[in-house]
Amino acid sequence: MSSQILKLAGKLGLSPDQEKDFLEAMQAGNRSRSALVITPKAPEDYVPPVPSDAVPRSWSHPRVIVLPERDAVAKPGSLPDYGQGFYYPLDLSSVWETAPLAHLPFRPERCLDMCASPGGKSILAQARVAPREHIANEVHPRRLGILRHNLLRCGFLNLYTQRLRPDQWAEQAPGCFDLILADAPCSGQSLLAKGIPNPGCFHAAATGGNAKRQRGILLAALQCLVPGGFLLYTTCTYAPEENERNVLYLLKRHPELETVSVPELEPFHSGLTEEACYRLMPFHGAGAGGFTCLLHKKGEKPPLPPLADELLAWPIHTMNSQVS
Ligand SMILES: C[S@@+](CC[C@H](N)C(=O)[O-])C[C@H]1O[C@@H](n2cnc3c(N)ncnc32)[C@H](O)[C@@H]1O
Repeated sequence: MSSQILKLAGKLGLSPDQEKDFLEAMQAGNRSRSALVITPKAPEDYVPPVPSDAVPRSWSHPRVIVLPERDAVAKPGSLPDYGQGFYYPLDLSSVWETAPLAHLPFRPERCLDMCASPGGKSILAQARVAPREHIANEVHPRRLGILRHNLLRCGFLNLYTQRLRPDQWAEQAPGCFDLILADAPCSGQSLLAKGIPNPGCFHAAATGGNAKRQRGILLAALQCLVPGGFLLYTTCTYAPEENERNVLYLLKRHPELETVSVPELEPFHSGLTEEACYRLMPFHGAGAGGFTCLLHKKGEKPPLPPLADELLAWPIHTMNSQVS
């Protein structure tokens, strides 16, 4: 066990037993947990041809099917129904991370997924709150292609994609969104709990560099958010500087922000702050882990300003309807 993991474990606000469980999980490297989101392409009452685990999870969603723990047999990504786009497979952590969306007091008029590829959070947002207009943005050209392919395959034809940097969004669409998803690039420490090597992910240069980039993304996202709107901040890493500390940084700088409590996530409340910040750890049995916090920009929501036409230039429905 590396000394860096041991050092990190001591910084996460865990009890001694949890710390032991965390270290065990990191060593085992087998804590991914698959889930499927049933898509609009699926026939009515569709049941995927995989075993499912019916344990109730108050933070999940009826359109999500959870696979049994460490199921080595079901390979949902290799079945014909996957090609048909009837479901989108992802780690259960992503489902958990989007649970706060159940507490939005309105159906979003317009959603921006700032860091969208390969598409899991956008697909979950569609299932959970069905924003009327929804732009899935990805800065990386190759990843943008993957995102568009996934959205098309799964039948999310009502979405648009874009490839602007967060600062370009802030300049071109201030106050234009009432829901923003910032599933930010991070040091990805939870990959280790899945058994995927991620050299350097505990190094201060990696966590510090990511924290800085995340703050840039979050500050730009805030400029795009209308008063009364919501920003969901999520990562798949454990480092406090990329999670709670970024939230506290925003709250200090932006008194118009508040965190939103999510009662069904209380068992996951971060031990590092009183704010409504939640941590999924690899010993919780719901995937490799992650962080989630829903921020509300206080104020009465005015009508959203119109978006420039060029921001809506890439609707999914204009792509060829056949994707192999
Ligand atoms: C954690 S992944 C997003 C996963 C996606 N939300 C999902 O659920 O499938 C982060 C994404 O942010 C993109 N990214 C990298 N640097 C960025 C930046 N400076 N601003 C915005 N997005 C960035 C990456 O290319 C990557 O696709």
